[in-house]
Amino acid sequence: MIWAWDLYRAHAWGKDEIKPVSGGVSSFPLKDRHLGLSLVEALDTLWVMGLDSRFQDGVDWVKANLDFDVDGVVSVFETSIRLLGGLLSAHHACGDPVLLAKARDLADRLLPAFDTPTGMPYRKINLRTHASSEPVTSPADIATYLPEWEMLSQLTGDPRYGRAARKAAVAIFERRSKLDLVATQIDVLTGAWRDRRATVGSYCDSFFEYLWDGWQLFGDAECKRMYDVCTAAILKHQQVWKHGSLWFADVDFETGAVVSTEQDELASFYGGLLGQGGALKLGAAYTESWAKVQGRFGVLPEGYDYATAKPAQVTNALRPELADAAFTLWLLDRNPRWREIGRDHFLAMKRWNKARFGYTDLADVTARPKRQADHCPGYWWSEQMKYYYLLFADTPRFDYAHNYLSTEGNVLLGLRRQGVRPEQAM
Ligand SMILES: O=C1NC[C@H](CO)[C@@H](O)[C@@H]1O
Ligand SMILES: [Ca+2]
Repeated sequence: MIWAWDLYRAHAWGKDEIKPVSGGVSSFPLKDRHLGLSLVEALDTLWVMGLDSRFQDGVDWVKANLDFDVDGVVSVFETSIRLLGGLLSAHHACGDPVLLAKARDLADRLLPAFDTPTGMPYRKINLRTHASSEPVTSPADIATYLPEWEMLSQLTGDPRYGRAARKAAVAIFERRSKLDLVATQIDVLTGAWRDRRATVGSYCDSFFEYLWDGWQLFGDAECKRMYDVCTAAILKHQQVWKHGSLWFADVDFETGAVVSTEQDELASFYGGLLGQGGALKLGAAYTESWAKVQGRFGVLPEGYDYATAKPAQVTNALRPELADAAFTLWLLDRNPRWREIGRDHFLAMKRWNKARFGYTDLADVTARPKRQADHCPGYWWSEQMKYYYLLFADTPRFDYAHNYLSTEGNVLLGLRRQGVRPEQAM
């Protein structure tokens, strides 16, 4: 982390993303404007590692430079989980009120997107004008807010944020099918579904995750009930066992007919969520299914077809989900198997994704040798590097018994502000 951070400091300071092969930069979520995305995403990771001078260097940059008053359009979901979440976790680490003020300023720029007849937000918004766009969007884009936004409401005393986030999640749940399934696209103005595919992967994944999290973080029993209803339907209609491995088929949300055997890598987080929600055996089995795929290809392809046992997409986007599931399961039962999976994920990353200026996506995991792309996504700084570290470091800075990490790996509960020797980290 020190090596990658110092290269970012030298070549991409204050930019959204470093290009690890060429040493260039890329912007996200704005087009051609930078908000210091990787820096904000890295802050709580630096802190848990005891990299205090680097943490402070990043906080100082945020306080002096981060300004969301930009006439530019962003994804409400991506901006919330990455930048709002990153500011809240950094605030949780050090308590600096400027970080909370910037988090609130950002939420005030995203909140107008929720002003729709259904309470479900548009997919995009202009940070300065609040002009909202793209009313056809997904359950994940609509309902991945409650932990960050209710936490912001509690920290500021302003209930608007948590209220909007919860209303959006309920609005999706209330439009589930007779089979208690949801699909991937819905019109937030009319409430009409625009698609029929039910999946535990991208577009729906964190909708389920944040229903559970509303219960885990705030004791919201209604969230738990909604989670239980959705999970029972998934286990009933999407559960598939193939050659002894557990998969979750994509199905038609009204008939339950299988529509695809392709799994996107993002679905591999789901074993951790199943474990948290009380289905530990199934969660472990699903995580093992993905660990086998990692063992076959070295790193996980972006898509895998369990029917053909072949990659559905040969790229690798330096994603954290399998490490996320391993860390989540390890927090639940301390089974050393999960550390093995985390270790394999880490060693594979070091072997295949390491480039001159940092860690990069891959263009083809099946090529010999694997072909690198040239992009380091912001989530890498917030997620897998933190999961690997916490899996093995047993740091006094983290409460391993009572904690909460968001879908972007932001620690919103469980950081302990007690010293460890600074610069002590991997
Ligand atoms: O929930 C998420 N989905 C996609 C990214 C990681 O693959 C990341 O932004 C986050 O974990
Ligand atoms: Ca996630």
